[in-house]
Amino acid sequence: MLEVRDLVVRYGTATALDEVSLDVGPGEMVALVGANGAGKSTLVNTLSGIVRPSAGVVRLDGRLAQVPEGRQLFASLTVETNLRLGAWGLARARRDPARIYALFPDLVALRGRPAGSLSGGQQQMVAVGRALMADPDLLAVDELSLGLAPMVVRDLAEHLTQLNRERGLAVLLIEQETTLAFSLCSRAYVLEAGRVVASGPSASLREDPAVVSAYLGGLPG
Ligand SMILES: Nc1ncnc2c1ncn2[C@@H]1O[C@H](COP(=O)(O)OP(=O)(O)OP(=O)(O)O)[C@@H](O)[C@H]1O
Repeated sequence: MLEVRDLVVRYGTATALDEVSLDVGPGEMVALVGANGAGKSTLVNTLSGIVRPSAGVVRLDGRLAQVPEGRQLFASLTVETNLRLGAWGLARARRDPARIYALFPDLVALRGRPAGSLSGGQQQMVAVGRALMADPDLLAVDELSLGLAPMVVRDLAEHLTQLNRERGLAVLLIEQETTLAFSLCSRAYVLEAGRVVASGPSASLREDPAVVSAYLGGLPG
């Protein structure tokens, strides 16, 4: 579904991604973990075409939608308008957000509210809903958990797992919360200073001493 080969991204003289390769298969949930500045957002932004690589190849078979870091909602526009913007350019019949309200019933009562007036968790729900409006085959979620209470994160994570299980949605989860990423995704890549330093089944990475000491607070997950 997604094949990234030897991707190199430079900002001026700084190298943000250095020959990064990764794959996401159809219906797979894959995590990309790493500390601040490791290059995670650069990778997602390259997939969606916001950032241009200096070298390497991105092959995507299907439609990609992105939940950007920090949600990037239009704060003064309503929840409903934000959702509709996710289907911008699609056929009229696909622009009805009813399917998103079915998935996130909490949003029904909020549909007329400016997105900027919602809580962080509600805003993240809108951001996920807006991305789903594009009917993606692959959803790239940049920092699902950022700034949210654990209970809210669990709820959002459950929605993603359900979409994956029931509709075969492939997910690339970009996360600093390594424990969360490993528990949701069967496979993961660890990015450090623009390079993939470890990858494989999450169950194996949880036992890898280097990963445990750097990303799991020294405790096996
Ligand atoms: N527009 C830019 N111009 C110059 N350097 C940039 C730009 N965007 C990112 N960088 C640099 O590229 C490197 C990777 O940044 P990136 O935002 O991809 O990391 P990240 O893993 O997503 O970090 P975070 O978790 O903090 O968002 C960092 O050193 C960052 O300072």
